[in-house]
This record gives sequence, structure tokens and C-alpha cells, in this order.
Amino acid sequence: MPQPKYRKIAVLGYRSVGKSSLTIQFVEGQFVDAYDPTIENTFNKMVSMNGQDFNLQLDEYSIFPQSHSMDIHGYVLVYSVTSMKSFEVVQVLHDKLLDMVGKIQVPTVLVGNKKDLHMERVIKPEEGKKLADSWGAAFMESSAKENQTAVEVFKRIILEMEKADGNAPSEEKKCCVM
Ligand SMILES: Nc1nc2c(ncn2[C@@H]2O[C@H](COP(=O)(O)OP(=O)(O)OP(=O)(O)O)[C@@H](O)[C@H]2O)c(=O)[nH]1
Repeated sequence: MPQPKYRKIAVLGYRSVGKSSLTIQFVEGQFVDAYDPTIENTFNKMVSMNGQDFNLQLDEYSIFPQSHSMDIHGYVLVYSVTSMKSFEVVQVLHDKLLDMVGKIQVPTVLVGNKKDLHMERVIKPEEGKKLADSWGAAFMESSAKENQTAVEVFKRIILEMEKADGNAPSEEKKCCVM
């Protein structure tokens, strides 16, 4: 068994889009209904994907992570499908982070969260997909109420980081959360 790979992932987005909820759903398997504003928070989780263990550090930020940016391996950029403002903010964040890392592409998953709130939706899936395509990033919609979509988000960013390392998958990878 190869050594676990340590991977640091930044979860970024406008306030109240569900960064904490998605991360907690992935790490602890539960949905927290209360809103507890976070400025910065860190979680750790071991995940196994296709025979490789990943020791994930998940850093959630509501402000831009100026000083920590250099050692981040992948970005989960979150907006809420119910908030136009959050969709605008995620574009600003993406521009800023490319400027900061000085690359034209970094492993990124764009996530449209709160997809369960059908009546309040203002951003269509196609709009999110189009934006992610323009970045060369992956796109997903999620609901932090469903464990499966939260797991998919983090499975996807692992895949994007592996691709950036030249480890493109030959087939659909299996992911199991430990
Ligand atoms: N219906 C629904 N509510 C959600 C979802 N994700 C988060 N929420 C709710 O939205 C509110 C904000 O969620 P948080 O996870 O605290 O959002 P955040 O992005 O971490 O917020 P900040 O800490 O301010 O940056 C909470 O009341 C959550 O319960 C979702 O997918 N669906």
C-alpha cells in the first residue's frame, strides 16, 4: 500500500452558501441546520480512492486566504444556486486566486450548493457548467442535506488534483470514506 498522500483543500465562497455544511456533511456525515458564521475552520479526513489513501486537510475560509495559499493543492469554490451575489463572488474569488498562484489553471471544482431549494433557485445548472468550462474546472451541484453529493464534491476535487499530478484515471475511481 503506498504512503497516504497529504492534500490540502481550500473551500471558498460567499457567506452562507454552505461551506461549513458541505464540509461537515462530508467529514461527519450529518447536516447542521443552524447557521454559525465561520471566518476560518479546518477539518481532517482520511479517504481511500482506488487503492490510494489521502490524508485531507479541509480549510474553509470566508475571507480570501492570502497567507496560506502557497501550499493548497485544490480549491472547492462554492456558490448557492439561490444567490446571484454568491455566483458573482465566486468569479471574483477565482480571478483572485489565479492571480495569487500565478497559474492559468489550478485544480478546482465549482459547486452550486442548495440544489434542494427548488423554489428559490436563481442560477441554472447550465450557467454554473458554462462558468466552470471557461475555467477548465469541474462542475457539480450539491445539497449539504445529502451525504452523497457532499462526498461527490470531495471525490471530484481529489480526481482533479490527481489529474494535475499526471495521475489521470483509466476508469471510474472507487472512493470510500473512512
Ligand atoms: N436547504 C439547504 N440549506 C443549506 C444547505 N447548505 C447549507 N444550508 C444552510 O445555509 C446556512 C448557511 O450554511 P453554512 O454551512 O453555515 O454556510 P457557510 O458558507 O459556511 O457560511 P459562512 O460561515 O458565513 O461563510 C445554514 O443555515 C445551513 O443549514 C443546502 O444544501 N440546502
